[in-house]
Amino acid sequence: MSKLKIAVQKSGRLHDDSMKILKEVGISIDNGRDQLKASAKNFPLEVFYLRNGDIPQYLKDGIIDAAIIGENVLIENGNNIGIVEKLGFSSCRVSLAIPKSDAYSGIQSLNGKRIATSYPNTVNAFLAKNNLKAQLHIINGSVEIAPNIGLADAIVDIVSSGSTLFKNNLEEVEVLLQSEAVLAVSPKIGVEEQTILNKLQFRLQSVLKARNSRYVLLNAPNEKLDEIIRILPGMKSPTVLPLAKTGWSSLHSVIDKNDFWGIIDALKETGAEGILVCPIENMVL
Ligand SMILES: Nc1ncnc2c1ncn2[C@@H]1O[C@H](COP(=O)(O)OP(=O)(O)OP(=O)(O)O)[C@@H](O)[C@H]1O
Ligand SMILES: O=P(O)(O)OC[C@H]1O[C@H](OP(=O)(O)OP(=O)(O)O)[C@H](O)[C@@H]1O
Ligand SMILES: [Mg+2]
Repeated sequence: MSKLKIAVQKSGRLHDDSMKILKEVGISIDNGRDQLKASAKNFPLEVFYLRNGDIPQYLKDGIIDAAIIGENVLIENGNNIGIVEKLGFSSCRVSLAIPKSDAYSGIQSLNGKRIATSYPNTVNAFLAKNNLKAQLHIINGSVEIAPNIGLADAIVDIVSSGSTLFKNNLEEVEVLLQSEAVLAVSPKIGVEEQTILNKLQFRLQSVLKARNSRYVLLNAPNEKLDEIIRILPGMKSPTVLPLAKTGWSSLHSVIDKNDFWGIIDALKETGAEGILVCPIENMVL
């Protein structure tokens, strides 16, 4: 029987959350840290632990069928590699930064400058789009040090909290792209492997939807139910159950996590009481 060959970063920023999401979709993997390959016990899946930067080539060549990888790495190296699902972790951006002490007067001021980066294709695409010419210094790490040691006038690197830029007296002046971890697919994936990937994607969607949702329970006087149902639309519509106390009902619904506080404020104003908000493990729609 076929197995889906999926790559996960061996160690680094993506590793733990990648393993966590596979576990949450019910896939159990014997994860010996030193192993470079492991099989799932209860799903037709083989996991390959690889360097994030090497994964696009493996996908292109069809050595692996799918991967959990930073979107920024795919954009840098991965022509022709499709994204199946955005996974909502390892969010960051690839940005251009200059020394804080330098005045920035817009993109044109980058013309002719020296830019240090680990993402030359991304930088070249940005320069071409803006009709700019600059001299690239390609380095593999510690990019933020480059201006301080006189290697470059600017850098392009990953920014998340901004603390690395801050510590190196740099200021973010242009965002080239936004990134998060994604499930990517090889252009050479076989038919049977694609069927397994579809199953995996379905499970991932259920988990991601659940992560972004909350289950709300509350008590309300019956005369307020219509108003509350307008605030809490639910998946189809809210569940309404009578309470032992006459004239009162219990109402259950699912809300988007991002709307949470706005909805709670609106509910309180209607006279809703005993509002409980619970996480959801899985949502099969
Ligand atoms: N500070 C950060 N905050 C959030 N996400 C990040 C951050 N730094 C990197 N990432 C994301 O995690 C991915 C992996 O980063 P990490 O530094 O672990 O590996 P790497 O050194 O780029 O790759 P490799 O596995 O090839 O050694 C990056 O491609 C990016 O998508
Ligand atoms: O904006 P921040 O939250 O400070 O994050 C950005 C930093 O994180 C990454 O480095 P990482 O810590 O992964 O080290 P690495 O360069 O060795 O990969 C990235 O290369 C930046 O240096
Ligand atoms: Mg890093």
